Amino acid sequence: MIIAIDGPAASGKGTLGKRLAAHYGLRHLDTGLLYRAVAHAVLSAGHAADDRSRAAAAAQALDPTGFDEAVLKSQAVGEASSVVSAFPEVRAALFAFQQEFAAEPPGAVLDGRDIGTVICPQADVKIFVTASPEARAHRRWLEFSARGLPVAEAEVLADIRRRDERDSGRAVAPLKAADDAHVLDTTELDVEAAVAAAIVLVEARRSRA
Ligand SMILES: Nc1ncnc2c1ncn2[C@@H]1O[C@H](COP(=O)(O)OP(=O)(O)O)[C@@H](O)[C@H]1O
Ligand SMILES: Nc1ccn([C@@H]2O[C@H](COP(=O)(O)OP(=O)(O)O)[C@@H](O)[C@H]2O)c(=O)n1
Repeated sequence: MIIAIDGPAASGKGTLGKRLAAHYGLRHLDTGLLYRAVAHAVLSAGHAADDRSRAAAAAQALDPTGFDEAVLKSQAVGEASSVVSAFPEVRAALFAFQQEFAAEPPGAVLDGRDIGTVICPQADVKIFVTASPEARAHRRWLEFSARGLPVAEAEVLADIRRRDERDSGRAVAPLKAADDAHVLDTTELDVEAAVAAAIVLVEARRSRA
C-alpha cells in the first residue's frame, strides 16, 4: 500500500506520515528533508539558495541517507528549500529516489507537496493535510521554542505564508491537492484526532479494494 500525504508548511504531514507508517507497518519518507538537504548543501558551501546550477549539482550529488534533522529543520534552511525546490533540475534529480522508495514492498507513506500529483499518482490513498496559517505557525513556533530556538511567532507565520505562496505558485509540481485526494483540515484537531481521522480514510479505501 502507498499512502501519499501532501499539504502546506507545518500542517502536520510528517507527524501523520510517521504515525500511519507505524500503524500499517510501512516505511516512511519525509520528502521535505531531501529539498532541505539540497538547500543546506548550497548554503553551507557559501552559495545563495537561488544559485540554480549549484542547487542542481547539490541535488545530483545528494546522499539521501542519514540526514541531520536538527540542522535541516531550521527556519533558514526551510526558506532556502522552497527556493531550490522550484528549480526543475533539482526536482528531476530527486525524482527516481522517491519513486523507488515508494515502489519497494510492502509499500510506504511519503509526505511532501507533490506526492499525490507527481511522485505517486497511483497511490492507494491520498491525503491533503491542511490547517489555518495561524494554527500552523503556532505549532511550528512551539516546536522551535521546545528546541530552544528563539524566534517570534509573527516571523514564523510570515515565513510559512511566503513559502506556501512560492510552493503553490511555481511552474513545476506546485503544492496542490490531487483531484482524488481527501482534504483533512486539522485546525481544530489535535494529533490523536488527526491520526484517527486519517486511519478512517485509509480504512474506507481498503474496504473498497
Ligand atoms: N493536529 C495537530 N495538532 C497540534 N499539533 C500538531 C498537529 N499535527 C502536528 N502537530 C505539531 O505541529 C508541528 C508541525 O508538524 P509536522 O508534522 O512537522 O508538520 P509538517 O511535516 O507538515 O511540516 C510539530 O511540532 C507537530 O508535533
Ligand atoms: N515533495 C516536496 C517536499 C518539499 N518541498 C519543498 O521543500 C520545502 C520544505 O518542505 P518540508 O516538508 O520540510 O516543510 P515543512 O512543511 O516541514 O515546513 C517546502 O517548502 C517545499 O518548497 C517540495 O517542493 N516538494
